[in-house]
Amino acid sequence: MPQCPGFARTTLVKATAAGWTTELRGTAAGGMRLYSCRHPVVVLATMLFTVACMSLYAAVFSSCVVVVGPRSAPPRVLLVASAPRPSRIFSGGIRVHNPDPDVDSDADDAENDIPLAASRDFTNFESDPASLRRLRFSGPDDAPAGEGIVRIRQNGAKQLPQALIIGVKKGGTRALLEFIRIHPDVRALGPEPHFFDRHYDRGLDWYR
Ligand SMILES: Nc1ncnc2c1ncn2[C@@H]1O[C@H](COP(=O)(O)OS(=O)(=O)O)[C@@H](OP(=O)(O)O)[C@H]1O
Repeated sequence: MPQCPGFARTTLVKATAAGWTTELRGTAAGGMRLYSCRHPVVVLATMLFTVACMSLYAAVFSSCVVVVGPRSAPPRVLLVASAPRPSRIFSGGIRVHNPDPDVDSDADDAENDIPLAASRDFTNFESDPASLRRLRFSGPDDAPAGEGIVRIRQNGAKQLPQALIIGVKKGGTRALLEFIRIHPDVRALGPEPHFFDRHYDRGLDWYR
């Protein structure tokens, strides 16, 4: 296997004490030849690339990610909290209330109501009375144990959530959701929809 150009007579960097070495193997530009590079810079770049890949993997598959953004803007990552170990992805949707009365009026069609869990009052938080008037209680059919269910009217158009909480089992996603839910302008699902891990085939129309 040929050495990388310019690195043929460079010092090898080996972590032999740990019983491993780091190599970068890739295709040359325009060709299919493999190179074995052990230049310190290449080794460092390889390690950084590996860490970046692992971080990306963790962010996607084994962490709790909150993505929040206004409706008109693409989602932004606000918080990434790693969890103990990857096991199960929990996904929950949060709809951020639009205070514009022209967009979200009380004349909404009841067919567009979505089930939502009642906010837990962790801190004696006094919700905005105007927001509370928007709530209409219904039965505790598919609510988690101990939670009341409210239905909050949506405007006519089905919407995707503006924020997602994704995390592994026992990653603390429920606690995070409950704290975010305290805000009167946040509408959050009660039961976990499991769209991405169980119901993805049903499509976005089901998810909305
Ligand atoms: N802030 C904070 N710090 C440390 N630990 C916390 C925190 N918030 C929640 N928790 C613990 O997270 C566990 C619940 O995680 P989840 O909500 O993801 O559970 S679940 O997988 O959806 O059932 C659950 O752990 P267990 O009590 O061991 O079950 C919670 O106690």
